[in-house]
Amino acid sequence: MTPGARLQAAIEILDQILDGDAAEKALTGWARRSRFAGSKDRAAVRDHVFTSLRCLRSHAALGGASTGRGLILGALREAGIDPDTLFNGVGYGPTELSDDEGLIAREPTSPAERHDIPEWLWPHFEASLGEAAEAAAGSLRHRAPVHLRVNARRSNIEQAIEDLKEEGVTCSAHPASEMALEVKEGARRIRNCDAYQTGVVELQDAASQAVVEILPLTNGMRVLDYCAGGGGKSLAMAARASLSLFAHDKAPQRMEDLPLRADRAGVDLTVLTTDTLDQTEPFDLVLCDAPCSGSGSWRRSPEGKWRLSSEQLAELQDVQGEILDKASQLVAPNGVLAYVTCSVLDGENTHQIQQFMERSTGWKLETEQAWPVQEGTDGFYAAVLTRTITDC
Ligand SMILES: C[S@@+](CC[C@H](N)C(=O)[O-])C[C@H]1O[C@@H](n2cnc3c(N)ncnc32)[C@H](O)[C@@H]1O
Repeated sequence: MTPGARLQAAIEILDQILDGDAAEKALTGWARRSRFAGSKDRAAVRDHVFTSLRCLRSHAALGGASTGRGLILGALREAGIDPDTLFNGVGYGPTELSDDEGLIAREPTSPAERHDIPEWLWPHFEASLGEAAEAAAGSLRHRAPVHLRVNARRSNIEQAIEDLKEEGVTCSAHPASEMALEVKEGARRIRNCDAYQTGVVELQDAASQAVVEILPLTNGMRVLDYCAGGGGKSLAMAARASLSLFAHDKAPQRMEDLPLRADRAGVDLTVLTTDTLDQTEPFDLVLCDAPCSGSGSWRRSPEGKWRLSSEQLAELQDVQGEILDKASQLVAPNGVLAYVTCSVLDGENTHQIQQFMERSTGWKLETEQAWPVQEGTDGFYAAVLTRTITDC
């Protein structure tokens, strides 16, 4: 495909997404219909689409329209590329610009538009991040790096770097966590590598790994991952100590692949349904990796940034409070309750913990830490509390 044809494909896919389709669905549908597209074409089209989704507001302003065509035009203008060189109808590329398209383009105006954050959310974003708000929003406009976690049960950092290099994946250690690698080259090969297929490495953001590092895990503990989802944190916890590990999620289908992943990583764990929790408690540590806005990881899932409404954020905050209340009842005397989100918003982080402490007795806040999105990781928050009452 010519560069112009790739842009035209992105324009059509973006129009479908703007009409309500999920990005992955629109991309898969296009790939199925476009057998002529090679892997490099598919990767380039995907990059164009995701760049547009990350920079939806500013590119729509620069391109003069909230359409696929407007977004791609805006992206070219931001990159300093003369649109006429690609919008010329050559080689299945976008048709020439009309006079109107040149006229209605403008620079983004408000800070929220400039930084590609929904207008209603910008005050929350700024209140939570203060002076770091612009830098964080700026990071969310760019593609996320690819991070791996080296599974201490299977290998070590040096060996994993060497093994991956032999398979064409170049990595270096990431400072955010002791077992984290940043992939410098060959990211698209990872899933086919032996190191991945034999559980030596897992794909996981470095801050997501760092969160697990601050948990006081020791051999023999009974640990519950209360919001286990795909089990990324379960597996990371299992790599740190020999645990009796239990995984639970309100939506059990989200844990479907977990037994297979655990097997690959050499981890024993028990999946629990909600109605068996009562018979299995108490636990020495309960981790709540709570559902959240995902604002710390919007580089990876940029659609979430635009689909979140203030009502949904309020609902999420209610659910987070309920999860803390329920999960805290499963913690043994002197045990640990850990609360984690991949959000940078205070309402989902510090405020949740403050409110939990105000309505509950017998808890001590031991540690609270936030990982800012602009330091090469996703944005994360973690709080570790201990149950000070010794008798339930
Ligand atoms: C942030 S994701 C978990 C990601 C996972 N821990 C990981 O590291 O891969 C949050 C999970 O919480 C689950 N969830 C939502 N509401 C819940 C509730 N009330 N109780 C337990 N789990 C819930 C969701 O189904 C989702 O899988």
